[in-house]
Order: sequence, then C-alpha cells, then structure tokens
Amino acid sequence: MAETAIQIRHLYKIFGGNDRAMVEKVKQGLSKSDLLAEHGHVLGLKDINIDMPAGGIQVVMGLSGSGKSTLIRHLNRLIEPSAGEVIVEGEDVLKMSERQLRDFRRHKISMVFQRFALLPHKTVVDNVAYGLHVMGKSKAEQRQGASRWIERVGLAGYEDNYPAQLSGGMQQRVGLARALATDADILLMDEAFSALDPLIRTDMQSVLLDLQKELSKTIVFITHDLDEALRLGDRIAILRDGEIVQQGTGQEIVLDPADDYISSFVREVNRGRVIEAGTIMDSTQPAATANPSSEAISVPENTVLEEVARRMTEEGVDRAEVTDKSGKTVGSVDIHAVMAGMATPVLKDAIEDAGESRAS
Ligand SMILES: Nc1ncnc2c1ncn2[C@@H]1O[C@H](COP(=O)(O)OP(=O)(O)OP(=O)(O)O)[C@@H](O)[C@H]1O
Repeated sequence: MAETAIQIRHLYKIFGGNDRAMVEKVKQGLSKSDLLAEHGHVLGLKDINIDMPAGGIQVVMGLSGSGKSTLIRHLNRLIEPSAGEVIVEGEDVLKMSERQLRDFRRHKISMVFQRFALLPHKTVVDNVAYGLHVMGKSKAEQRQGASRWIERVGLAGYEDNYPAQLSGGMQQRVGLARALATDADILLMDEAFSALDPLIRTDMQSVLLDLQKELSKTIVFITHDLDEALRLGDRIAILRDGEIVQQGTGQEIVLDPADDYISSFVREVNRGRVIEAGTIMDSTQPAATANPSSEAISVPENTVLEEVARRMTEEGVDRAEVTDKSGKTVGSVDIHAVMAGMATPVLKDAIEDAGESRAS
C-alpha cells in the first residue's frame, strides 16, 4: 500500500471574486478571520498537502466548517482551486479537458453521499445500474452488474423495491452498491454513514471494511467522528479551519497528538482498539527466550491490544509472542504492558500519582 494514488500539493481554496490575489495575502500570514473582515473572502483550504495511499482508506476528519467537503470536491474537480495541484493516479485533474473530465468522473471515481442521493422513482436495481446506464452498457449488462453488487452488499431479494420502502442502512447499502457497480478505482465517501443510527453505522463500517479486504479500492472517507476515523482509516488527516493540523496513522495520532486540539479529540478514545501489539512490544525479548517456562500465545504484530488481552485471558497466559508478516517472532508483550498500553493518559496519570503517594 506504499504507492500513492492521489497527491494534493499546496492546495488553496478561497471563496470570493478575487481569490487568486487573496492566496498571496494568506501565504503572507493573513488569518481566516482577517481575510473575511478586511476583504470579504472566505478561507476554505490553506496549503493542503496529502499523499493518499493506493488501495487504502484515507480519512479526512474535522469538525463542521473545517473544509472537508471543499477538499473532497477538489478530487473530481467539482470545485476549482485558487492555487495548487491535484494529481489522481498520475493525472493532473486541473489540466483535463471537459471530455477527459467527464470520462474521469464516469470511470475512475465514484461518490457515496451522506443522504444516499438515490433516485426515489427508480427501483433498487435501477438505482444501482444507473452508473452503468450512464456508461452506455447494454440493459443485460446493467442488470447483471447491478444484481452482483446488490447481492454483495446483502440486499438480494430487494431488487424491485423503491428506496422509500427501505431503512436508512439499507438505502446506504444501495448507495454503496451503486458506487461499486461502475468499477471505479476510487471511491469518495462524504460523511456516508453519518446519517445512520449508531448500530447501523457500525454495521456499515464492517460492510465497507469487508469489501475493502477483497477490492482494495482507493477510498477517501470524510467524517467528523474520531472513532469512525480510527476504525476505517489506514491514514487520517485532521483539518481545522481549512488547515491540516496532523496526519498519520490512527496509532501515530493517538500516541503522539500534535497539539492540545488533537489531544482533546483523542483523550476519550478506546486505545485498546487502536494501538497494536507491534507498537508496544519488547523487541529485545521474544517470549520464548525471555522466559522459556512460561506459556505464551502468538499474535501478529498488527493485533490490537484489546484483542491480545482477550486472547491471553481466554488461553490463561500472561505473555504473547509477536510475529511479523512472515510469521517470525519479532518481540513479546506481557499482560502488564498490554494493560498499560490500553490505559488512557488520564488513567496513567492517576496510576502514577497513586504510586507516588504510596511511595512517599
Ligand atoms: N460556496 C461557498 N462560498 C463561501 N464559503 C464557502 C462555500 N463553501 C464552503 N464555504 C466555507 O468554507 C469553509 C469550509 O466549508 P466545508 O463545507 O468544506 O466544511 P466541512 O468541514 O465540510 O463542514 P460540514 O461538516 O458542516 O459539511 C467554511 O467556512 C464554509 O463556510
């Protein structure tokens, strides 16, 4: 997954009639509020640089108004930037002719929307087939392609229903099937699960992760929810007021938040579901050599700590050998390290304070 599918370079978006001239002022340090107060322009995005992994899920996270939708709309050029570059699979989106852009939107990139955006007067199968229809496929190909994806998202039997006859979760499955049916390499998902109830939302995240294991699409997923970002994102970029405040893997962000703003986000995170055995292992002491008499289970290095703890408890052991992709033992963790890794910073402080007061 090391390859980059989408490169965004020094991207600026300023809303207002004289945006290009305003870019220079923003580069010289003019703030978002001063840009609005002094020049009546709105800063949408400022100097965005992201390399999005091919075949991976890139999450863009931020609160309302931080610039997420503005950013994702640059990827298929629904918005023209004020400055900067957007390169998708080696092609400069801003240099495409109208015709190239139309082909690019039909074949390369498809979008899943928060409010599903289904056609209410068309059945499930016709909604899913819509992209294939636009691509000029025959009726039989449309039906065949649509049926395959309807089944794959768990909606077999609902082909002839209308959207209004389906629950929100089912409607979003239709939205997902429609986006997948065109066979585009890239999926843009703008708050795609945000309108769903929490349980259905978790369910849809699982559907997406399962599909992704099989399909390895390049997915750009927008959300304002950190738990969703951490569950889905191979990489996460966090936006605030149009700027990226931090980007990296979920683990990197949780373990080393860039500033107080990010710290306040990650404080309540369930670290046991984010931090992996390979991150906290002692690589100098594989379990077997460290203590040959103690029994240990074996876990791959990307196993999250909650799962390591569960398996240790199940097997009645307090150590685990950590293995790399080839199955070679590369380190070990014991139950104390696992518990410490799962503790929130607040809990860690409390434990340290208690230790100090006992010692004094
Ligand atoms: N067409 C526009 N004209 C003027 N300002 C705009 C326009 N579109 C977006 N903005 C401004 O750009 C900034 C970023 O908006 P954007 O919609 O991208 O944020 P967002 O993170 O997607 O928010 P939300 O989660 O609420 O959709 C905001 O300050 C917004 O008011």
